[in-house]
Amino acid sequence: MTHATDDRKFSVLIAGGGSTYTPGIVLTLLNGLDKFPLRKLKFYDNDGERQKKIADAARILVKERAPEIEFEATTNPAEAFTDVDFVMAQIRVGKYAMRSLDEKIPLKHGVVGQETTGPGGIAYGLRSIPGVIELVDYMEKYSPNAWMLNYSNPAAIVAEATRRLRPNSKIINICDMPIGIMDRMAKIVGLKDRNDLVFRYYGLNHFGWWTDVRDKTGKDLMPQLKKHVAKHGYLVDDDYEDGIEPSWEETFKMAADVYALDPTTLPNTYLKYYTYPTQVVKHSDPNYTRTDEVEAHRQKLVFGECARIVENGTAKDTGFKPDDHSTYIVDLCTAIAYDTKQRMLAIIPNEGAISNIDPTAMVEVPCLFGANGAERLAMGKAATYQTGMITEQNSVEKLAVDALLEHSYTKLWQAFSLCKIVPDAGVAKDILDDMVVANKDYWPELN
Ligand SMILES: NC(=O)c1ccc[n+]([C@@H]2O[C@H](COP(=O)([O-])OP(=O)(O)OC[C@H]3O[C@@H](n4cnc5c(N)ncnc54)[C@H](O)[C@@H]3O)[C@@H](O)[C@H]2O)c1
Ligand SMILES: O=P(O)(O)OC[C@H]1O[C@H](O[C@H]2[C@H](O)[C@@H](O)[C@@H](O)O[C@@H]2CO)[C@H](O)[C@@H](O)[C@@H]1O
Ligand SMILES: [Mn+2]
Repeated sequence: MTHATDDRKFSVLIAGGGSTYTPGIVLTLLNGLDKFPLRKLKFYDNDGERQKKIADAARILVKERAPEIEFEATTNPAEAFTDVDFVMAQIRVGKYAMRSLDEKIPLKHGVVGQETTGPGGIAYGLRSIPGVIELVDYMEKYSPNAWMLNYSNPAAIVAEATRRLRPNSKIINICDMPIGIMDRMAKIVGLKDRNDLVFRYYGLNHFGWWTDVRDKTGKDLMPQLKKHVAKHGYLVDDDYEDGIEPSWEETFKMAADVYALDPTTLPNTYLKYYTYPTQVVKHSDPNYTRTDEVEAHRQKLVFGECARIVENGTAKDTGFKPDDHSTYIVDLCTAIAYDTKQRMLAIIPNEGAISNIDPTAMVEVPCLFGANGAERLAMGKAATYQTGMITEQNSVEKLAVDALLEHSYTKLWQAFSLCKIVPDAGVAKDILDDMVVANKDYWPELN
């Protein structure tokens, strides 16, 4: 990455300042000031108490490492969104309490319970869309020239909603999953990181395939990667040295089974939910799901470390580190700020990028990032298997957005029942009826 080429300094807002991912982003921003200089860093959240715990630690970090940067944490949209160049959005509408129900309700009916997949993902989508649209509107009101990079999940459904509801807004929906996997690919072939790879990838969010991976000399890395993935999935030696949570270990390992289904490509890990739902359900505990793990591990670690920093009054010895999630979003902002045309993935209207797929689908493909945002690259034709998978899932995502906009029970039932992981319309209805009750404070009344 090049160094900053002029004397501009940027103002960044993290929306969802109370997110467990916020400290990693702050660390990455502070480590990268030579490439992406800051004049202001602000946090915004609608839960001031949760955000304060992260913000009090971040304030110490900023004061120690870059006291010239103005730092502010607020729950006031006007204060937050005024004088901002980039918004990094990562909100979770309904927080972990609702994520837990997204996972547990389907499992109670014998169906995969997952944050962004199937009924759980759709339920989360209907909560998330109004929250993200509100952020976009605040940005356009108070800082109309700003860009928003949005991580808030379920990114596929949120992206379909922003395409329809705010087609001209400067929001780019993104995901760290293929990014994390490409860092793993780099390790497998002995390269430094994902930026050493030149790749072709296409699909929907959490639902895509690599068709080509090379190094910068043009050497084809697919044979070596396929050999590794067939045996170990995307697990790498570091996982055992650094320690990996059991559920992620399982997910990275299962890429071997997903790969076996189409050995011409390399798969995104979350395809496991669609291709092996029976096995996933068998390995799930309906009383202790991923949310319980996150609350016991990531949330506890992050909030514990923030409390320690605040108690000691210093962050000089902090264990917070940049990671793939934080480096990716900062790289994207840098590419837009300096018009670098760096090639990175985004979730973007298809418009021919995958030539035989609905032009209005929100697809995930490599783009060139520059001052005008993301310019998609053509990935050619999806193969027959991928065309079938994408076409069905694209309809599920579109029906979910239709249901929210039209307040339609039937469209939501169609979305649930069309979803590959739900066995039939009866089970879909049982899950939906439980979800309607659980989401009564978030969803509109459905007719
Ligand atoms: N796209 C990706 O690849 C990717 C990767 C990681 C995380 N995520 C997403 O990032 C988000 C944050 O994840 P987390 O686990 O850190 O969650 P978290 O619950 O720790 O943080 C989310 C924060 O959002 C706040 N919030 C909720 N609704 C809001 C609203 N309407 N306005 C302002 N703030 C609001 C909450 O108070 C909370 O502090 C989630 O949506 C998660 O799914 C996406
Ligand atoms: O279950 P969680 O909350 O730990 O994670 C759900 C998110 O999983 C993906 O992000 C991973 C990423 O793939 C991995 O490389 C590493 O960075 O950890 C991330 C999560 O901790 C996914 O892309 C997100 O959309 C999910 O929210
Ligand atoms: Mn993701």
